Amino acid sequence: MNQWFNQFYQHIACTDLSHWLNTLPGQLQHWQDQARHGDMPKWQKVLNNLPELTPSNIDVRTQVAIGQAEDISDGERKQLTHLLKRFMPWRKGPFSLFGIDIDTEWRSDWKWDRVLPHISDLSHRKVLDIGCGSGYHLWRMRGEGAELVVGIDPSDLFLCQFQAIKQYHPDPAVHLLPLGVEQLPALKAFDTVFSMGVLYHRRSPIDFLAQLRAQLRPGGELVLETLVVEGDIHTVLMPEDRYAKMRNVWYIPSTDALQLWLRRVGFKDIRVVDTDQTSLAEQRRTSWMENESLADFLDPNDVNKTIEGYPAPLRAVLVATA
Ligand SMILES: Nc1ncnc2c1ncn2[C@@H]1O[C@H](C[S@+](CC[C@H]([NH3+])C(=O)[O-])CC(=O)[O-])[C@@H](O)[C@H]1O
Repeated sequence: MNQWFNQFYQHIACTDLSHWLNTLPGQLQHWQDQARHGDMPKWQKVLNNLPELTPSNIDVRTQVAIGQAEDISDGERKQLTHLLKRFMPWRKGPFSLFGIDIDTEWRSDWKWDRVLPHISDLSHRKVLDIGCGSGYHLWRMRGEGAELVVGIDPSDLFLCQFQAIKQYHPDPAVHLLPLGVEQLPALKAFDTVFSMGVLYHRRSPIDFLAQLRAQLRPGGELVLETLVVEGDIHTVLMPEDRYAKMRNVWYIPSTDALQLWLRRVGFKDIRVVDTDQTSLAEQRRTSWMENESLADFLDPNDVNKTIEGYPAPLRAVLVATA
């Protein structure tokens, strides 16, 4: 684990992110100390056992595909498939690794297709993805030419899934750090900050938006994706308890209310560039994620309602300038 992070420290040492080194090594050391007690030692062994294989080709621009089926033997395919399955449930993807299709719960590529046409060209930009999951979008951001891609996500399993992919494509410009957004100092250095699928999990959404802004250089771009509801500037849904069986959902604003929140924390040039109701084809149970999925979270008699009777998941993408 040390080598994952040391590579990152070296990468940022001579950049305008160098002041992050005042807090980051201590936080990651603390994470490592905690991780000794959970599932991490078991997953670390799986990572260590991944076979050494060399991909003949890599595509992170149109998909995340590393290597082809012909690069490896049948025995290696069986071994790799078996080890990758140890990291189930695979939620965000899909990934293709030496012809093994990791068919994840989410078609994160569809989200990317909705976002990409509306954002500034990522070439030569430093980008941060807050709540990046397994890092699927990190690879696609790099595929668009970003100079440095940093993801943060507090889930140890997602970190391991990311490292499994990175083992076969050790791009030194793509990093995932096991941090929560609340652990970030005001870095004020990223050209683009993404946060997709996180706002509704935050108890203090206004503070969250201010934290996102604090990571951007002046004039930098925020790309925010979150659940929204139909309604006017005064409409915000707070579920009584669960929303689509999720326990940790707090605020689901209308796009008008969300734009007001963004204005209040100082964002400018705010645009709603996409809204889309999540389909049963985009989020579903697969052989790589065998738990309940969207079909189980919706009213069996009305797919426009959650099982609790709230409006079914509608997601918006907003772009704004710091
Ligand atoms: N405090 C926190 N700080 C940062 N991340 C957090 C925090 N708490 C939870 N997360 C992370 O936020 C991600 C949300 S999922 C979106 C993934 C991707 N962006 C996607 O758009 O597909 C959507 C969903 O689960 O509803 C998870 O990976 C959490 O671990």
